[in-house]
Amino acid sequence: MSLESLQAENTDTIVALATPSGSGAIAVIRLSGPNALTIVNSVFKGKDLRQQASHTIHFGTIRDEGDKIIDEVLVSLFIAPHSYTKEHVVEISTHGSKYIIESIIKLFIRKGARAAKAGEFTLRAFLNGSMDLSQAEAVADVIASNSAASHQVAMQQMRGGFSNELKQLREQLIHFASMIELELDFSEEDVEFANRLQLRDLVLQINKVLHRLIVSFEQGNVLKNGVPVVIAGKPNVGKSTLLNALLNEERAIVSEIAGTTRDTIEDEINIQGITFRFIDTAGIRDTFDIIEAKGVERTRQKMLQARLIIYMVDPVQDAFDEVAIQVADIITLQIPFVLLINKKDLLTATQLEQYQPFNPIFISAKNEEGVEELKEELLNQVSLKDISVDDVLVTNIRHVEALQNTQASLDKVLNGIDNPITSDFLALDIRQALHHLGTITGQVSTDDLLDNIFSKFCIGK
Ligand SMILES: Nc1nc2c(c(=O)[nH]1)N(C=O)[C@@H](CNc1ccc(C(=O)N[C@@H](CCC(=O)O)C(=O)O)cc1)CN2
Ligand SMILES: Nc1nc2c(ncn2[C@@H]2O[C@H](COP(=O)(O)OP(=O)(O)OP(=O)(O)O)[C@@H](O)[C@H]2O)c(=O)[nH]1
Repeated sequence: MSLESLQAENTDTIVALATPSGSGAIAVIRLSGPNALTIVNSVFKGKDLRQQASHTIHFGTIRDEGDKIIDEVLVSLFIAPHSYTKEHVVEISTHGSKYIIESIIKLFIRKGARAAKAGEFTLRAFLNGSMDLSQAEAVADVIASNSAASHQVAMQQMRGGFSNELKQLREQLIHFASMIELELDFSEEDVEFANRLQLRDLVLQINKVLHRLIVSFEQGNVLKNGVPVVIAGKPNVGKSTLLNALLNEERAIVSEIAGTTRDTIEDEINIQGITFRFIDTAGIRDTFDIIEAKGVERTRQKMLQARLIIYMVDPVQDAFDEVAIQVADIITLQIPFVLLINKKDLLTATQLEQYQPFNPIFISAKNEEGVEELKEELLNQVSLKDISVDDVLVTNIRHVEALQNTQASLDKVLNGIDNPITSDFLALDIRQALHHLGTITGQVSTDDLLDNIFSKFCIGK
């Protein structure tokens, strides 16, 4: 698909179901394109839709070629350019029967519409300038959001996020690139239109913004995708009981996937709007010595991939020295961990006291004691507390990579200023930075990139 063919396809009128497939109370079928109004009008009995104002709703019937009523419907009109896609958009609310939906969509296709591809409405919104690429990507994130945190970051990006800031900086950089390119035309005369000190300041300023955004990904990613937490510990220390205690309180079981090859259970819970994905590893037998053995390699891998490890100990089963060895082993993994001493109900205060140096949390999973403290600690560990709701966070790996590439090009620019290189090379490096920066907002894009992004959307979006 070339950009030209993208634009050409843009002249088609597309149709898709906008609501989930299956039956429901009401279904919404959406059309976008130059013929949306005439196509719907040709099968609609009611007011002449072509004479109606934008953003109005009309009651009537949809009839097939034999004048048979398929359904009583409501039709909403969005007259170009006042719509999501900036084209004519018509939405038909029908009774949510699969038969009705299918009949009406087929009717529209016979009347000249074509079935929309995944993400095609939003692709058009992007191509027609309603939103930039990072905002379009965020539309998919908004749809997928399943917690207050993932919703917040997606919504913020959809509404502009860092787009404007990046666009402004890019404009300023473009200015310098043109000035330097102008110098090339006067190369004989040794003039400098672009003040190197000002350029240097700008590059430093941009790098500062890039750095802030790149660093924000760690937290942005956590907010968007949840925090993977591995619960590890020997058999019978109380891992399942803990998981239940965490889940019961929240009643927020999102998924329960039993691992295929192993006994790995995953469950999500929501703590203060943040999703934590617990991965219960039923793997560590005997002691941690075995962690080097092949059999527990997978558990080790899981632990190494975790953002956080909850390491659980049963102090009745294991003596203090044994616990100390396990803690030492965990430390070597160099992953943040929380040490849980479970079954505190079975120990005296004096017995518990000796574990203090490890800075553990004492709990009784069975009696649901200490669970709140654990949640508090989990939130602390991902250090999300100091993020304000207005902070702009990067949540998309594609964006991070583009930001890093931009930074690398700008470092070359800085180098070129400090160790003067000829204007043509300097201009080249700036253009390279502009290119990478432009891929984020889509000011620079290729068909493959767009295809890659929008094909992951749902049909009808
Ligand atoms: N029924 C329905 N609900 C929806 C959408 C939709 O397309 N249809 N949306 C998307 O899928 C989202 C809303 N996005 C939209 C964005 C702009 C316009 C629109 O009509 N814009 C006009 C008028 C603006 C105004 O009156 O202020 C414009 O931009 O000119 C509509 C929906 C979520 N809900
Ligand atoms: N007294 C006491 N018993 C507990 C506590 N937590 C768990 N248990 C008991 O410890 C036993 C093991 O608990 P599980 O939750 O099945 O332990 P597990 O670590 O998931 O065990 P595996 O699934 O074999 O890895 C059960 O009999 C629990 O009732 C606690 O806080 N106090």
